[in-house]
Amino acid sequence: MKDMSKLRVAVIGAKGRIGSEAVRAVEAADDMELVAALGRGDGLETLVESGAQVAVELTTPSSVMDNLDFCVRHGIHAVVGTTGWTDDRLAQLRTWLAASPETGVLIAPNFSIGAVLTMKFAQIAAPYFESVEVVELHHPNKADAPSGTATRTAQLIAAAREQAGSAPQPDATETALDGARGANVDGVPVHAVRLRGLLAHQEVLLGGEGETLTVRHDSLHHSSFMPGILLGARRVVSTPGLTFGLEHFLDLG
Ligand SMILES: NC(=O)C1=CN([C@@H]2O[C@H](COP(=O)(O)OP(=O)(O)OC[C@H]3O[C@@H](n4cnc5c(N)ncnc54)[C@H](OP(=O)(O)O)[C@@H]3O)[C@@H](O)[C@H]2O)C=CC1
Ligand SMILES: O=C(O)C1=N[C@H](C(=O)O)C[C@H](O)C1
Repeated sequence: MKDMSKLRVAVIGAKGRIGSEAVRAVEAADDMELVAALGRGDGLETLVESGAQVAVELTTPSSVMDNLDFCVRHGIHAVVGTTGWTDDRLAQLRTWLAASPETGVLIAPNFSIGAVLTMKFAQIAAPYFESVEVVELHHPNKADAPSGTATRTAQLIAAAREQAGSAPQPDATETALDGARGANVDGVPVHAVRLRGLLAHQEVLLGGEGETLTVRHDSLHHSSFMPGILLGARRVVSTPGLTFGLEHFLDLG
């Protein structure tokens, strides 16, 4: 029998690397009840039948939109860690949410506090340096590159520099092998390393006349993402609409 005093949480992608950790974290949380744990092929109707209030979505970019379409249509709030967010996808999600105005969705490019702070520090520092590049390093089983975190970090850096009226970055490169200068995200080079032994790491390298600053974050275990997921589940139920970035639930702006 369900304990109605607890937040009823489902995990979609429950057998994956982060999904399986999220299942354990929800089960261990005193104020939550895990009411469903869905893997590939499991019917989404289970979310409704189980009375889930929040779905934690940790699957793949090819699955996430269908899952969110279902959740929003059924008034189930969602906490999303899955990557692959484009402007088109966000616009589609906003349209769905407009038709279900009491439902909340949090998309967090990264749930770890250190990664959120890395993005914030990079945003603050970026206008003070001529050059900024992002290097993300991940386990070799990761499907997407660059990471959602690195993409978001580069977008925030670019926006901060544009707002400050920063000049374009100096770069005299005339010839380069494909990929040698990384991916160009809003004018910020982003480099992706895939290496056995790593989990999720990021460096923001900033350079000015005679000095450099490096902001580095390391997630050493999937447990680093769990406090953010639990916080997201607690807050999303009273935050209708789309929230992009865990920083908004940490009052970091
Ligand atoms: N925001 C954050 O802080 C973090 C985000 N991530 C992101 O989370 C996502 C998952 O990462 P990770 O756990 O490493 O990947 P995995 O491949 O280990 O896990 C994904 C899981 O989702 C399952 N799945 C796929 N489609 C569906 C579906 N329609 N319904 C139910 N389950 C489904 C997969 O099943 P099958 O194996 O059968 O394909 C797999 O078990 C990635 O986008 C990753 O970048 C990861 C860590 C932190
Ligand atoms: O796939 C991963 O592992 C991770 N994915 C997210 C991303 O792409 O930013 C978050 C974290 O880097 C781990």
